[in-house]
This record gives sequence, C-alpha cells and structure tokens, in this order.
Amino acid sequence: MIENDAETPFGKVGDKLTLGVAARLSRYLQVLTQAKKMGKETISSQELSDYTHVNSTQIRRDLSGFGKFGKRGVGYNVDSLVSQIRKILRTSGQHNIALFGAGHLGRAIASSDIFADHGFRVVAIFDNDPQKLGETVGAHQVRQIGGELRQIVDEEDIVVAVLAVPTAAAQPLADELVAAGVKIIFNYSEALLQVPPEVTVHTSSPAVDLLYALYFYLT
Ligand SMILES: NC(=O)c1ccc[n+]([C@@H]2O[C@H](COP(=O)([O-])OP(=O)(O)OC[C@H]3O[C@@H](n4cnc5c(N)ncnc54)[C@H](O)[C@@H]3O)[C@@H](O)[C@H]2O)c1
Repeated sequence: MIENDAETPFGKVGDKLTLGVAARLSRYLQVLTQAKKMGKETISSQELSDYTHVNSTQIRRDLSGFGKFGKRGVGYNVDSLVSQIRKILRTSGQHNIALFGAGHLGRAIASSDIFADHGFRVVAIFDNDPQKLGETVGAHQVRQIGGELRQIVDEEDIVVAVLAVPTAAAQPLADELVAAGVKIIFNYSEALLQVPPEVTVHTSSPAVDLLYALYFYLT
C-alpha cells in the first residue's frame, strides 16, 4: 500500500506527474483493467507493450519501483499494479460524472460500464430537448439543464462533465459548466473548447486515435 507522501518512481505520490508519464500510466491502467476483467492474474512487460505500443524497456523503467511484484519470468501482478497505478494517478475511489446529451452516444455511454470500470459513476443525465425530459436512460431520468446546475454539481459532487452534444452546442454548454464549477470536461464533440486555465478539457476523437494507430503501422 502506498502512503500519500510515499516515494514512487515518479516522485512522491502527491507530486504532479509529467504529461508523458501520466499518459503512459493511464494506458497501462486501461490494459490492466481489461486484463483483470478477463481474469488474468499476471502480465509481462512485453504484453503491456503489445497492447500500449510503449516499448517494453520504457515500461520496465516506469514500473521498476514496483519491482517487488514484477518478478522475472512471471510478470507483474495485475491486481497490485492496478491499485498502485490508481494511487499514483490519484484515481482511486469513485468519481462522479454528469452526462450532457441523451442522444445516440449519451445513451450508449449511460448504458455501458466503460466509465464504471475505472471508478467513474454517471450520477446525472441532462438534455435540452423537452421531449426527452423524464425518459429513463441507463439508471437515470433525463433532466433539463436549469438555473440549479451549480447546486446539482455541488450536491452530487460532480467532478467530470461528459459532453455528448452536437458540436455547435458544446461551447455554450461548456461556459455554463465552467460557471457551475465543473473542473473537468470530457468532450466527445469536435468543438475546440475555450475554458479558463483551472478547467481541463479532454477531447475524444476516434479519428485521431486511428491516426495514432496508423503512425505505428507506417513506421
Ligand atoms: N468521439 C466519439 O467517439 C464520438 C462518437 C459518436 C459521436 N460523437 C459526437 O458526439 C456528439 C453526440 O452525437 P450523437 O450521435 O449522440 O448525437 P445525437 O443527435 O443523437 O444526440 C445529441 C443530443 O444532445 C442534445 N443536446 C443538444 N444541445 C444540448 C445542450 N445544449 N444541452 C444538453 N443536451 C443537448 C440533443 O437534444 C440530443 O439528444 C456529436 O458531437 C458527435 O459528433 C463522438
């Protein structure tokens, strides 16, 4: 178990990680979480490399501080690595999400466990189409975004807003979310969102992911 001020290969647990380290650890975590779901108990650095495209020397270096369970020939213990990396990424525990847009994508997200697997829980779903109000999507009834957004963000302890709305709707919505105190926006639209520095935007684009895959194919 890593304490909050414990040393890790990346400094103390409370220290800020570089973007590169955070990105690599997130990718390891994604693979490890899936491996755990599939009942895999150990994983080698080569397997992690195959799934993440990070070279295995870099992986061994990143995980060298976790050597206690990175036994030669056996590989890393999946369970231990998941909890250690979660601790370093400070993603242990539950984090609440509000979903905006109850259309095709919003419904798919609300009914799947893609976020739940990583400790994220959808606690509210919003849509501005009056016809969708009150519809049940996943485990929730669709709500309308109203003046009480800040109150809901506070009461439900919402950390992340997931935007599954048309591109044209994304910026005005982001402005409302920033005003309501949301600190992380996960944007599925194509909009290039402008937010103040204290707010983080992550834009998910399958085409960009595909370009990344293409790069490995071509090189
Ligand atoms: N990155 C990805 O993997 C990915 C995949 C599919 C779709 N998308 C994007 O996700 C978005 C949604 O796609 P979709 O297919 O679900 O569209 P959709 O039209 O089925 O659903 C959009 C929903 O957003 C609602 N909406 C519009 N303005 C809103 C606002 N201001 N507040 C709250 N709700 C609002 C609409 O009423 C509708 O229910 C689009 O921007 C699309 O390009 C991204």
